[in-house]
Amino acid sequence: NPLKLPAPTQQIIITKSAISSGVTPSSLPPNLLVHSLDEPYSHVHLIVQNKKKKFTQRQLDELSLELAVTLDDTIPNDKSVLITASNIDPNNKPIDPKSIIKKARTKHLKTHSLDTPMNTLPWPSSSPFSLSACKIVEHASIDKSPTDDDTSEIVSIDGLVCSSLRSSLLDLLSPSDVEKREKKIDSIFWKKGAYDDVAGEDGKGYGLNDEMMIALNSDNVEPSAITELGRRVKGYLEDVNDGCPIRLTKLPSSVFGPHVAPLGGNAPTHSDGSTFDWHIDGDPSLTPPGAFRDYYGLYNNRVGGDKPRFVSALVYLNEDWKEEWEGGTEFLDLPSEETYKTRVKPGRVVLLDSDITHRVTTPNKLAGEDRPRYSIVLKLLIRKERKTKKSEDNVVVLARKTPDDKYIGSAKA
Ligand SMILES: O=C(O)CCC(=O)C(=O)O
Ligand SMILES: [Fe+2]
Repeated sequence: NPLKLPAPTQQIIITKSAISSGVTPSSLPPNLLVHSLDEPYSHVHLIVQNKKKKFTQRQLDELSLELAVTLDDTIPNDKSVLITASNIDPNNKPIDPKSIIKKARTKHLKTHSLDTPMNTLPWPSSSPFSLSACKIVEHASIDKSPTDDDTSEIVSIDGLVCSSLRSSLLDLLSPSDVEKREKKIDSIFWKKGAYDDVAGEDGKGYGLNDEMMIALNSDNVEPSAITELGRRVKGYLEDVNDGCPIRLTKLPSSVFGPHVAPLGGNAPTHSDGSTFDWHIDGDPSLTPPGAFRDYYGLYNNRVGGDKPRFVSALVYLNEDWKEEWEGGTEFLDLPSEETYKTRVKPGRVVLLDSDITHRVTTPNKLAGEDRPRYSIVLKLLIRKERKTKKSEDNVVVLARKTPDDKYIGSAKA
């Protein structure tokens, strides 16, 4: 039997609660005392008092749930509330809501794997990787905010994924004959119509079948090539962020639900025609209600600090690719409708803000009707592990600025 949220006259008395700024005291039931904390999220902590007994953790959780339901109508839609409860201290010691909240937040992060770092065990490969072999091919800014300087970014990098890592990554999408897979999709691993660029809608292109997706996304046995890809992206980012440690977290299922996995594969062919839709990979200002939003709230992708940047790492995986075959990834500057396209090269990595509107393009006729252009996508949440005083320095940068940088559409201004 769930506990009912008590009226003030009942034997359980809610003596105190804490809630962040952002939810106005008047929107809460009158039997709660509101304590405003300067925290970036909304949190209510109940301190309950029962004259006869202490509540078990389970009962406290149920009480929190009850309150969550009660508060649902009173909290503005864009706010999420984390609710916790504890017994009043029997010795009447003052309770410090800040420390209770801190503990609850840490537990919440862990329970939902919101900030779990990617594995960084070195790859048992013969070819060691060195950042000095990396070359930034192109760095583009796109989609500038009309109110501030915030723009999304796209960086193409060569040399980060060497040829042995490239082929190991392709093995995860098509562990078949190395020569055959370059020319034609192996329908043992790929299913026509399984490509869903818009979550929940089947596309017409090839997508990995369910077993392949499960193996690719397994955390228990993370494929070592994925670990190595993460390790190299981390090394690259730490380098361009002046040595600041960067935390990489694979997009947890608690952000968009289990149907949006952190890893996916693509294999567009010329015969697919123009079947690929514009989409975004993720945006923290558009997360659905759930554990992620409860913790971070809704926010702009590049606010930095503790709030991770949603970034996708895309790698082109063919062993052979001629530039004139095209098949790059296309990006859309929404305000101007100008587009930008990356160029495909074996092992090229494209880091992109996940909130940019983009789509797969198919290779042209020169590639042949059925030659697939493979890519793997790793969706990440990235943040700095160390804070600096200037808040703009708390945003992870994807590349240093150079005079060669490209500015697309609204980003030109
Ligand atoms: O392979 C590409 O060009 C882009 C893939 C993509 O956007 C995705 O898988 O989300
Ligand atoms: Fe995408």
